[in-house]
Amino acid sequence: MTISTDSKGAERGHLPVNTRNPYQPVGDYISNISRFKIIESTLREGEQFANAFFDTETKIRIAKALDDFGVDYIELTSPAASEQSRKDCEAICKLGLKAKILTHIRCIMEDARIAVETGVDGLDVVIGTSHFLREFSHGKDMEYITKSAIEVINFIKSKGLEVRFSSEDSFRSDLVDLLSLYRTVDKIGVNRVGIADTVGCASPRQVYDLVRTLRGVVSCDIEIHLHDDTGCAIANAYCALEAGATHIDTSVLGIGERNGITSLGGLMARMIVADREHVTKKYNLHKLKDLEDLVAGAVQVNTPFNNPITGFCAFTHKAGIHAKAILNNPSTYEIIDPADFGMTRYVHFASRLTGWNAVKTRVGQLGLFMTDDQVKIVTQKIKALADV
Ligand SMILES: CC(=O)SCCNC(=O)CCNC(=O)[C@H](O)C(C)(C)COP(=O)(O)OP(=O)(O)OC[C@H]1O[C@@H](n2cnc3c(N)ncnc32)[C@H](O)[C@@H]1OP(=O)(O)O
Ligand SMILES: O=C(O)CCC(=O)C(=O)O
Ligand SMILES: [Mg+2]
Repeated sequence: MTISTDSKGAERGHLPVNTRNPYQPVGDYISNISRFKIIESTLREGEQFANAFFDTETKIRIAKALDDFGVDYIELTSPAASEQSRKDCEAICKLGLKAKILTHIRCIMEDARIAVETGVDGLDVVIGTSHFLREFSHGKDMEYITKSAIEVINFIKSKGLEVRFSSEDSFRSDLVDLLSLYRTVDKIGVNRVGIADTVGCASPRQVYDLVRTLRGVVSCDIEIHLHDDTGCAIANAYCALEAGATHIDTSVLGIGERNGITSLGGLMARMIVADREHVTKKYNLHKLKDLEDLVAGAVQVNTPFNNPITGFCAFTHKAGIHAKAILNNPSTYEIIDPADFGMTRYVHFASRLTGWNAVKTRVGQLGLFMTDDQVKIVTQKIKALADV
């Protein structure tokens, strides 16, 4: 059983919510972090999720919902993947969304030629650079990769489109090879370079180091794509921003290959703590839950119980010690205000872990009058019942 504490009730007589965010960074650190842009890849990386089989109508609904949420870019599956993928790409380009539309292609002219005709604003070009991918995927050496990157990028630029060039499996690639390739594509005027932790092997410190090093080598923007195999995708995204990355790849609920990538909601949770003003102004945070429900329904999964923000217990407080302090001032045990996302908090009172402060609040909410001594007796009764 729970006590619902709407934001008014919870904050009565206590600190207003907007005095939070003690972790707000300062100086260069914040200006860099605040400039981040989202490349939302639910309709590309997300379509690679094992249970994603989007039809055209679903893709359009998701694209519109992402646009309403306020993402900067929407990345779509390669039009070279299938005829329907190509048609869907064209259909989404025609929606006239505020977000820029990108599609994601291999670093070959064949894909680029198809993609530039779809109406997209830009292309995300990728090729694997680790020895795994060079040996077991495309089989090309660095010389060939550099040559085809130059050819494909120049072609896309000649069509007046935005172009990003990314290495796949960047963290298991040779650093000298990688930096030399990025320096080359930066010189020929790529809009962004991308780093990808394709297998989710990177730690936050490794992400920081690679992005920081790259920041000193290229002058264009830096995008990062982070898989979550070791549970670091959100932390790694934040570290990338600290190190100078400008664009973060996300998907709704993190869906993607294997267990996916940095989730849009998780990134919002992380970023609102870093820079609440920017995040609340730029993104339509109240739409997060609907957006997640839409995608969860489309791929037939439940939102995880511990999902940041929208997990069913993300703002539920149970133990008596927590409940008392939360009722006095929510900031005591919450770093994020649920109201920023249109969510509400709940305080449990019907368990053996409850305390008389939680019970007293519930009594008040029910419009009952009880003395403190009576509330304490009731509290002991609840505990005894819970112990049965
Ligand atoms: C890490 C990522 O998520 S990258 C993005 C992954 N996205 C996709 O794979 C999109 C969906 N893919 C598809 O529909 C298909 O794989 C296609 C249409 C792209 C290619 O299909 P096929 O020609 O049948 O090849 P297949 O999928 O078996 O193998 C991949 C091919 O791409 C080549 N390739 C792989 N990566 C790259 C790259 N980044 N740049 C250039 N070529 C590449 C491989 O060498 C291989 O070609 P080959 O068989 O001639 O040697
Ligand atoms: O294009 C990119 O940057 C990333 C491609 C990808 O999905 C990956 O490497 O996991
Ligand atoms: Mg990926």
